[in-house]
Amino acid sequence: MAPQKSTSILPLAATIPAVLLASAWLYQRIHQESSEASTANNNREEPAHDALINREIGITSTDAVLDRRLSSRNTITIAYASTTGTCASYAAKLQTALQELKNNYIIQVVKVAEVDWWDELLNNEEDDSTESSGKPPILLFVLPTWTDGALPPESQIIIESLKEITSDWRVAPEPLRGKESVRVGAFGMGSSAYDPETVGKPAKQVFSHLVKLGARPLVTAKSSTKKVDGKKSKSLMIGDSEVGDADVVFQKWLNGILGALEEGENDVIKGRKKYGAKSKKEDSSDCACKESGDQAAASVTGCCTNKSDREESAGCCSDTKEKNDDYGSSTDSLSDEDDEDEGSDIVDLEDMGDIMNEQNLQSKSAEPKEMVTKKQAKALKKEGYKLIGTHSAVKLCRWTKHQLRGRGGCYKHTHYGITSYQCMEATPSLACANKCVFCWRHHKNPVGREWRWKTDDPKMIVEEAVNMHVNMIKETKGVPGIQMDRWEEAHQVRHCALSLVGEPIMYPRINELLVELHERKISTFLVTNGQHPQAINDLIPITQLYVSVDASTPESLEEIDRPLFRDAWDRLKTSLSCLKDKGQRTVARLTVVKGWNSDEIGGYARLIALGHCSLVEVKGVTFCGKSDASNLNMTNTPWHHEIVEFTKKLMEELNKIRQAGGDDPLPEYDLACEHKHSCSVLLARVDQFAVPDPENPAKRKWRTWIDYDKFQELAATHAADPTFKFGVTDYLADTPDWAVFGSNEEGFDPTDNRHRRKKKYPKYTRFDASGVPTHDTFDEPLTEQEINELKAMLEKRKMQVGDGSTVTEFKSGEKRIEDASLMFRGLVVIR
Ligand SMILES: Cc1cc2nc3c(=O)[nH]c(=O)nc-3n(C[C@H](O)[C@H](O)[C@H](O)COP(=O)(O)O)c2cc1C
Ligand code: SF4
Repeated sequence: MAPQKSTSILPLAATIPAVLLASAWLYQRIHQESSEASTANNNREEPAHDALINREIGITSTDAVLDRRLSSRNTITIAYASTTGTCASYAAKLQTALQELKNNYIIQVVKVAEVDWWDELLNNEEDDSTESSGKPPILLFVLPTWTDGALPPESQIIIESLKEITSDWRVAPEPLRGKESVRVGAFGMGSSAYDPETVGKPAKQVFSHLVKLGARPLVTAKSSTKKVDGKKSKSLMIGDSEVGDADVVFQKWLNGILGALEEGENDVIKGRKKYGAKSKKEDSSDCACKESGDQAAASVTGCCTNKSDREESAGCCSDTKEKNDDYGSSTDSLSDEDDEDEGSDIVDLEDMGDIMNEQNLQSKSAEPKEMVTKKQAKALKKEGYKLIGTHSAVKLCRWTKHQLRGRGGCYKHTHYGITSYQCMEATPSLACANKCVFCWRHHKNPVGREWRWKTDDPKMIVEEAVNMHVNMIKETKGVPGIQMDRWEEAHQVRHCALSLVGEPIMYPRINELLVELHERKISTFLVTNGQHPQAINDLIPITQLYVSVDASTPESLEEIDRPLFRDAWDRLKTSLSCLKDKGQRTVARLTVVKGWNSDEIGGYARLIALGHCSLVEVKGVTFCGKSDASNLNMTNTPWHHEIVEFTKKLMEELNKIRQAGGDDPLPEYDLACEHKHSCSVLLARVDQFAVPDPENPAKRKWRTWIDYDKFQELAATHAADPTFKFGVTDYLADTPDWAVFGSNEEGFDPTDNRHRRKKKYPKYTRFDASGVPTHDTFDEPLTEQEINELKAMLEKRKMQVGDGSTVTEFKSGEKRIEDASLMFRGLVVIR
């Protein structure tokens, strides 16, 4: 894992060009001179300010760099936020006190704004560089309270991340509990002079979210023996500068922390004496605490930490008495802390023991859980998904409507001859094993390495999917421009794209589902992210099998797909190699995100060569146009000519590999089709898809289209007799001239009406000095009411992110600019 970069606030003028190229996290991108000047000035002062604070308070790690994962054993991480230096100073005192303890913990200090909390808390596979056994990680927070009970704007990211993680239905319950049992403590600072209701609110929020996620309060009833003023210490304590008790409360809190660490040391020693020093492997396979019931020793020594087996760990190390003691001893009153969550996100710690008991009971019960809860289902339905059973969904693709209106089909129409208005987009698994930066359902679909949910019947899924899809078609009847002959035909689904969202191949009964589709004479295009090679091997013949290739190096795969599997790169390579033996049409699908994965073209060629894929689809990433909801910005969206250039270079690289020869030489690839409208170019294997043009034998004629009836015939024969084999060349059809690369039509079917875009217009063309739009796309002045509404949105955003501009750089190099005054400028209407 790459070390955390130290940048907290960058001089904007110096960083903007690099940011624009490199970041998929940019919220806003267009800057006017006035705002640039002022924000640059704001930001230039910050590093000096930070350095000053660090020097004055004596934080030894002036960079505040995360050297180790938060989840590394034997590691104490002090995470702090500070604007006027108070909390930074307490963080420094804490650091010194812990260092003086000399208890072999590695102590690191970091600003909360610099941590990618999603990654650090959830992607908590052990860092190769860290110990495989030892004391559980400790996370200590020192956090101030700022306006309205929030953290300073640049640090508010932690609250947002924790809220998202806690409420994200993709995240398994108590993710922090499984492996390392992270211990947590928090000291909050505030002043009741501002608002007594808000004092220490951020610290309380962070603490209670982490406990809800499975972290354990560090100070237990047992360890809280050090007393100040006759009161016990707790894991979470709050100082109030108005009352003037901050130093005393901090000291009390610190004593509790130190007491807990000493207690932990004793437990480790006790544990070692009792069970002898064990290797990690022995610990997990022969669980000492199971035999002895000594939960504390077990959790301290790292026993029961098999993350991939939550049930086992929950069942084994889930001593509720210890948990309840922990929570009982660590809570101040948290009842009124999270008004905006309407009580749904935050659970009082008093209730936490009960909840965890419930969760443990759930995870122990024989019946697997449903993937989608009622609440999540409601949220998904709101976004247009039609949910089927407990883990599947369909959604009407925009190209379906597009072609129903005679405005052209999608690139699959151009490249392979599907009828877009008879194509159903579906998934039998909303879950996947990635968290891709360009995922348009980002943060919503569940994650998991393997299937761990209730499994619905494939017949039911297909039947429901088709019914729901047809109902959605029916609803388009009133849409202006719908061609009624096409609308009638659209009631007959002929194609299914299993690529909506999630990982279809994870569904344990995927083959039965595919058979069901074939029996209905529906062609099958399935897209996998290449994390389940065995499932690829086991897959029955389908019309076209895709593996997404989002990166050409292990490092960029880590950054772009953010996979759950530690061996994701090897899994991808194995998956691609599996394609070689599939027999039917296979596709390597490259989604180009400018500035993220558009380099290293040779690496892509080497990956494609592993599978001798029949086709290579290169497509520019799509930007949905909503800057706040998407991880991507227009800057990351390549133009068609850039995709063409990329594909040509890729072809050159493939040809180099071919020319190098070898035992199993790579076949020749050539540019076959393009669909300009969706920025897509197709490379096809010449040996499989090209024949000499009968009219001009010196020229190639492409056959990338599919004879769907023939495919269904072949699939049915195979279903009746699995020894019957068929291959790519058995169900080819001629590619029409308009679909061929370089045609005048640019891949647009001439039977449809082309609505040409003259250019991409910004949604707003003029803005006032504060960043509020004043003129629309067509340079027409906005009404006063419209301007006022936009002004109110801007004010709201300012309340959230502050007045100035901050650039936060995450470990992966992603950067995020937050500047309320720029919120409308990245908006672009694509027509
Ligand atoms: C502009 C400003 C707003 C504040 N708002 C609050 C508040 O809403 N609630 C609160 O309890 N304390 C509030 N405080 C008090 C701070 O939490 C307190 O001064 C704290 O020690 C600041 O820590 P820091 O200097 O490390 O950032 C505010 C302080 C300032 C300067
Ligand atoms: S694999 Fe697909 S569903 Fe999963 S995160 Fe990536 S884009 Fe989203």
